[in-house]
Amino acid sequence: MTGMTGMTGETQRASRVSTRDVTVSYEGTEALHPTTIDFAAGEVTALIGPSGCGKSTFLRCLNLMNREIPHCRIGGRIFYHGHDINEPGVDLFSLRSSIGMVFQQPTPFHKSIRENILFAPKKHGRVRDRDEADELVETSLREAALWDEVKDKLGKSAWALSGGQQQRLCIARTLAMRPDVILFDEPCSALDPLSTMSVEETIRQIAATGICEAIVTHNMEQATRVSDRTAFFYLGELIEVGATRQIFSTPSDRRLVDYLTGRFG
Ligand SMILES: Nc1ncnc2c1ncn2[C@@H]1O[C@H](COP(=O)(O)OP(=O)(O)OP(=O)(O)O)[C@@H](O)[C@H]1O
Repeated sequence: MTGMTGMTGETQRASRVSTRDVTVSYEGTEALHPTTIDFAAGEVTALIGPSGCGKSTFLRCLNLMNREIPHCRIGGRIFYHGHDINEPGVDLFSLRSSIGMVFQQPTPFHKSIRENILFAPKKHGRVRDRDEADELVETSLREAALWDEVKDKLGKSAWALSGGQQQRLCIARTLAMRPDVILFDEPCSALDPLSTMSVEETIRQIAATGICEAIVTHNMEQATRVSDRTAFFYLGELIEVGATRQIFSTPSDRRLVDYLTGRFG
């Protein structure tokens, strides 16, 4: 990747993504205070905390999505494979194919299921012929646990799928770019419980392949079901991070205890 500063140091080498004192300001007001955290391969990290605490703001830093927002400034260092991506000259097109993102509302294109999967790989020149395209479509849909449901209607509109299927299609579309990090911003908040369950299972299966994942969620049960690690944010500050089991069974910080016991939400 172009224009990235190399970084030595054990933690950065072991982590797929690391942040060091990352801050985000909107129009000069700091919404995210210095945040330092590591994300490892094959792990799911849940980002939790009350509304407006900066979870999505932080998540969007990890593939520099905030750069699209006018008057938004990202400070600090964000290491991806040990290279600082938070500097000018980084190729965002290429970065976002390696660090994919899945949003709250399923956002399939108004195209067929097959074309949804192939859209970005074609744009990046990664599909050479029909056989490669067929294989990529099948593999991506299988990895997102959607193949069996759609294999006989790949030419049909993605908009004809259920909400849960659309979200898994969006995950498949992301996987088609062969990312090694996927960011999920409340991916189940628009889904019913059964669809939620299948998306959660998909997230776990993806982690088992070695992909590093981070998920913003308001749903505490979801955090305990899908994540290995949990990070708690409050008023723009990362308060506590640790193994999910430990965070939910023996939280240290009083604000986290109050949040988990429903004193505020
Ligand atoms: N585009 C923006 N312009 C200005 N301020 C913003 C913008 N996006 C977020 N903020 C502010 O940054 C702070 C953190 O917001 P953010 O959406 O990251 O929180 P959150 O924890 O994800 O909230 P929620 O759970 O409600 O989605 C809030 O004060 C919010 O108003």
